[in-house]
Amino acid sequence: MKKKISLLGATGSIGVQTLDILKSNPNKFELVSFSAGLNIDKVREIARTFQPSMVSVIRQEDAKALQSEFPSITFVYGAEGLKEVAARTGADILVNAVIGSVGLGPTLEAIRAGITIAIANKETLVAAGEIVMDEARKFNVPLLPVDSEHSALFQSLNGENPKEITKLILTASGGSFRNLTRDELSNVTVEEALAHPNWSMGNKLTIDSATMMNKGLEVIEAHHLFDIPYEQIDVLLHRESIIHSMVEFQDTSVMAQLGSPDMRVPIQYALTYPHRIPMQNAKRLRLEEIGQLHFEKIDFKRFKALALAYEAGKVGGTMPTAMNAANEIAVSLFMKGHISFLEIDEIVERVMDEHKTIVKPTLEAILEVDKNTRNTVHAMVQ
Ligand SMILES: NC(=O)C1=CN([C@@H]2O[C@H](COP(=O)(O)OP(=O)(O)OC[C@H]3O[C@@H](n4cnc5c(N)ncnc54)[C@H](OP(=O)(O)O)[C@@H]3O)[C@@H](O)[C@H]2O)C=CC1
Ligand SMILES: CC(=O)[C@@H](O)[C@H](O)COP(=O)(O)O
Ligand SMILES: [Mn+2]
Repeated sequence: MKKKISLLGATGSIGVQTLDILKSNPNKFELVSFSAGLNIDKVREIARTFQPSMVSVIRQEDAKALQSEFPSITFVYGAEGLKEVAARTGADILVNAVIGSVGLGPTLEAIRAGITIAIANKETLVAAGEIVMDEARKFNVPLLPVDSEHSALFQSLNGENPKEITKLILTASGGSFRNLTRDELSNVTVEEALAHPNWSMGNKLTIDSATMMNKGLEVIEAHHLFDIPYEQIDVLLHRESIIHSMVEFQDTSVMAQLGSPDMRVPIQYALTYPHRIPMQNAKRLRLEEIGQLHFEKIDFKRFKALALAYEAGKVGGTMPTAMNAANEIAVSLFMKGHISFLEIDEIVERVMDEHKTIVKPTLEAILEVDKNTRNTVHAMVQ
């Protein structure tokens, strides 16, 4: 039986690599539906290749135009379109590879429809981790990590007793500016920030990696996925991105998952779990060619965004929601040239200082905080 896959964010970095896996394994997977944003040429190409039953795009006018070109496919749009694709196309697995907290609504819809989630979209877990995990437990739906660090933790925890964990250790590359001091960051450009040393990823994530907010989001993601207190989650600077993360146990043993940096590996593992299948055109890890691996303690003053994320996670409630929304808007303003690189952290810190946390928020409260924070940041920068 082929697994039926629904894919949110098909035109993005994770989306394209997911499609690559599906194309390489036509007897194992079938793409039943997908979503995209504004890249309509790519939507046409994917629709032609995979012939899904439903496609969602952001704009109504794009859905209308595509509908006349592809009469056998149903085109939907906007926030409702994402939910339709995620939960109402008979998928076995939803790969959520959309960027930002826009992924929250469709994730909850899919969980309530009993669909297994392969989650790349970390902002959803940061914005509403408790609600998402509570719903997943209630509907007995697995959330399989796609993020490389969380896949590594998941693989390192295989067969282990979670009660025997003493630490999760997330590795961090340090991003594009890891060789610069904080003072040297004042005039860095968008182009420089987008040059990640190890991974080719979407723009927002590459900027998050440069501020190290990405690792902060990942600490919160790990807290929710593995139900581990923040005090037991560490970050270690590891320039090579070969060890994707580690788990330390009470007997002092450390389990790690290693591999050449290639996101298709964790994506495919989530799709085939608990099995492993061959990976086409992948570079096998040859440690003798690498020679040395490096590890350094994190300087939280240098990587301030990571300190802010730990703080937001520990406060909990709507604080991570506000932090995430502030970061999403600040990163987009940096990419448009409206603010400097260092202002990203400054904006996030200001939003957190001013945020009045709701301790046990409803979904509606989270959506309200998300929306209001975005407006606040836009107003701050005008
Ligand atoms: N890239 C990577 O290697 C990794 C990514 N992740 C996580 O996976 C997620 C996706 O990242 P990545 O693939 O890099 O991102 P990209 O920016 O490359 O892709 C984002 C996707 O989301 C779509 N999209 C953007 N905005 C909206 C919106 N408002 N409504 C609907 N669709 C939208 C885009 O559509 P379009 O382009 O058509 O406009 C695109 O398909 C993120 O949460 C990221 O943190 C985690 C680990 C690794
Ligand atoms: C590939 C992946 O999972 C990214 O989220 C990665 O974590 C980025 O690397 P750094 O954030 O460590 O630079
Ligand atoms: Mn990651």
